[in-house]
Amino acid sequence: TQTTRPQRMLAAVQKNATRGDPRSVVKAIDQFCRQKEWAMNVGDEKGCILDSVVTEVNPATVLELGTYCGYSTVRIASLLPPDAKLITLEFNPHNAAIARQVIAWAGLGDKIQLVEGASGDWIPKMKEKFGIETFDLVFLDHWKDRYLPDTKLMEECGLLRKGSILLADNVISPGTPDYLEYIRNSPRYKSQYFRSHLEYTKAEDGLEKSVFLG
Ligand SMILES: CCNc1ncnc2c1ncn2[C@@H]1O[C@H](/C=C/CNC(=O)c2cc(-c3ccc(F)cc3)cc(O)c2O)[C@@H](O)[C@H]1O
Ligand SMILES: [Mg+2]
Repeated sequence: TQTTRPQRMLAAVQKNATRGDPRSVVKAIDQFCRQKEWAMNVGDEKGCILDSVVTEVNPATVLELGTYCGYSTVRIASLLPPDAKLITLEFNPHNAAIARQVIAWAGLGDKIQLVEGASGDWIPKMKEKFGIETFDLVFLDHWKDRYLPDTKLMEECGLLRKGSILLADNVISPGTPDYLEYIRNSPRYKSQYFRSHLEYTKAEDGLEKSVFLG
């Protein structure tokens, strides 16, 4: 029977990466996507920008919207301080199942909480279910038309504090026009565009980093 792309990506991790070595998992996925099949991971070029933001923020609490196969989840978690917590939301059960195995292979299960469900349902429950007050860093990489509504929802739920950082993938390709318009014109955010390329291609894409001003 036909395998899925996430299944083939996981097989590449299990074949080429070292158990317990997150960077080898990241490398194995990037190699798979460059040599075998393109997939919508943030990738190695934008991944370096992601790494620098994570290192600079040094967050105690991180929320990721859209786990997919766990590439950016592993990439972020590998840079977190010891007691930090990363919560990642994924509503496709098949993708969640693959991501759990990628995260396990990287040995990062104790830093990452993968929640199977939709961001709209779970953002309002973050405080009661996970004892989260506010997030220091949010990585947005799910459906592009959900970045804006979910950002407004996080504001309404009081999950952002003065200094919280939002980092959004794909603001050029596929693009998130309504989110960019909002975040760049809102007096409550200070934004910065990091120009890069769409993962594994020469097309333009970039990350938008926004600081919530409270
Ligand atoms: C309903 C909204 N809430 C959600 N809550 C939880 N998980 C969600 C949600 N949305 C989507 N997801 C999950 O996130 C993932 C979706 C990511 C969407 N990403 C993209 O479409 C994307 C697409 C491209 C792209 C760019 C150029 C192309 F020509 C083709 C594709 C590049 C990227 O980097 C991308 O991130 C899936 O695993 C999906 O199940
Ligand atoms: Mg993306």
